[in-house]
Amino acid sequence: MTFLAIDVGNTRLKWALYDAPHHGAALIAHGAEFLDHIDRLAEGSWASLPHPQRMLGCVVAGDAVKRRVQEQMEIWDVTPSWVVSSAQEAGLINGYDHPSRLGSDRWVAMIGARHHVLARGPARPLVVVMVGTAVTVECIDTEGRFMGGLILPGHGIMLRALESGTAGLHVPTGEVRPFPTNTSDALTSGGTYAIAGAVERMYQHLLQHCGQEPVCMMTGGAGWKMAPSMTRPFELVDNLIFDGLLEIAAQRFGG
Ligand SMILES: Nc1ncnc2c1ncn2[C@@H]1O[C@H](COP(=O)(O)OP(=O)(O)O)[C@@H](O)[C@H]1O
Ligand SMILES: CC(C)(COP(=O)(O)O)[C@@H](O)C(=O)NCCC(=O)O
Ligand SMILES: [K+]
Repeated sequence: MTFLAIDVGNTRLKWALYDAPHHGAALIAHGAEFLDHIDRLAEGSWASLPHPQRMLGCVVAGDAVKRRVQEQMEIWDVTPSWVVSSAQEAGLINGYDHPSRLGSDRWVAMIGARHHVLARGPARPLVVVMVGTAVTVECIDTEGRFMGGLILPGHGIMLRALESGTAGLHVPTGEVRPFPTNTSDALTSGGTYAIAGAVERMYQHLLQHCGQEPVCMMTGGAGWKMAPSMTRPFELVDNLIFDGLLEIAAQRFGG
């Protein structure tokens, strides 16, 4: 039973086609498109795919984008199905004040991350960092309860905010340096260490709360840029959202 997983963020749509809706399924094909280009998926990279029989996705880019994606899916006879964050799913408990208001990408990535931890051994507390358009930092305790998380501007948004709010900060991208000595490096390092510092703070909160060293996982399109600048090692996982979607799909579609 072919299964299509879709993750629509505020910058790009990521998709992956598997030969079955559960972990261990073979990846048939995958891709990513900037949101400006998603209207060409049906005649582009989706045209030659085997038809997906089941689909599950998460979308945080708004209803108009969701409709555009569903239009592209009309080449197949598959019902679009989008995850909504709930109070409890796939072993995770949602501590958000209003569980359904939690970004579904955050919820699904946490489910994927928790699955990774449990697949390897005993349960541990978990910090999940997702570096996309925005950056999110989630804390999950040993029992699988999402305690809460941060939302920060991503690199691009931080730089654009500084550029538009000042007269003298229109400079090319710089390098991450411990002691930046030019404007480009100062901006790039500032953004990177703002994220690294916020993540460290959440790590400390969770360590203090649980009394056990948290597992640290990072994902998202810009994760590879952030990982070397963290204050402690973070495991870079390609796409926790697909892992989470596979986990939920296995339960929903009886994979
Ligand atoms: N090859 C790449 N293509 C697109 N974005 C990239 C690439 N490499 C790094 N990025 C960064 O990743 C971010 C997009 O990550 P992504 O996970 O797709 O975000 P979102 O889920 O919010 O759409 C961009 O802000 C960009 O800075
Ligand atoms: C925080 C986000 C903007 C992240 O989006 P992304 O960077 O993945 O495009 C998204 O998860 C969202 O819109 N969340 C809803 C609000 C919340 O989670 O509290
Ligand atoms: K995302």
